[in-house]
Amino acid sequence: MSAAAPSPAALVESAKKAAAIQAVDEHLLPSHRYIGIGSGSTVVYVVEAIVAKGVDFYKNMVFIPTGSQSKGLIRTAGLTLANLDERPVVNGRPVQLDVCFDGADEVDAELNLIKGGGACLFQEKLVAIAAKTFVAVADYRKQSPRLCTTWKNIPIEVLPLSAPDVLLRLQALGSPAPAVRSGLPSKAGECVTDNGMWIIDAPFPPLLLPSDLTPEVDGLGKGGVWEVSKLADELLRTPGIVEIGLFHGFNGTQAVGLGREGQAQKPVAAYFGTADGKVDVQRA
Ligand SMILES: O=C[C@H](O)[C@H](O)[C@H](O)COP(=O)(O)O
Repeated sequence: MSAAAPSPAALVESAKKAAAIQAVDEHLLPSHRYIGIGSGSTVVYVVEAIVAKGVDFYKNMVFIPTGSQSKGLIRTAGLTLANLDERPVVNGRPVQLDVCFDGADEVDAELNLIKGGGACLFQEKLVAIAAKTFVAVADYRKQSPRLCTTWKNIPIEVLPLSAPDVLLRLQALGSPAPAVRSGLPSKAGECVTDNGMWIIDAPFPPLLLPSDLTPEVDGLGKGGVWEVSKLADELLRTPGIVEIGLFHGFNGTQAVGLGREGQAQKPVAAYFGTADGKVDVQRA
């Protein structure tokens, strides 16, 4: 009798694990000192892959969390933990992290990301931009030509008392049915983030890239059709919005050329575990 085929859920888990192992192998060097650890189910395998390298490999490394789940992961694994604001300051600036690994809900053709499906995005963005190299780790379900194709909503972190007005503003920007995320089934009432905020999930039609724009299609929100960075800028201009789950713009390597170190939200590469056990790497 032949062995039963793995379930779809098991295939997804092994895809995440394979992606994590390869991402860590290719981006974590023994000389690295400060490492960002993101949130979600895929970074669990990132931490596993780091631990598997052995204590001699990671004993001098300090791991920076992106929220309470991430903090727990680092602690439970026996890795050295420090908060983002505890990095040493050298020549007047906090040291950059060497690398940050994080998951994603959707990744487009230019490595823009949607994040926040698990209500973590604000600290994730702070840790990602503090890193010289940001690496996304995911499974095959997350790769899309354009954001909001498979993952239809943009998670937006808001000050709770601003929620009614932010919802109205989102509708005016073309989001058909934005909604405050519920904490159910595990928590009655709204989902509260690690920062004491709420999440609004705002659906939008697929987000365009600059190369999609034409004189007729300007990506400025007509009919709710936006280009990624134009929508991100507009959202961040809305009082009450604390941070958005769009990670866009440029990556760490490009940031150096632009003189904008410490502001890069895009990964240099996304690792997607595939259903047949391989890893597809999308590089900038
Ligand atoms: O809010 C959660 C974070 O942005 C996660 O990194 C993202 O949702 C991906 O999570 P997972 O690895 O569980 O798919």
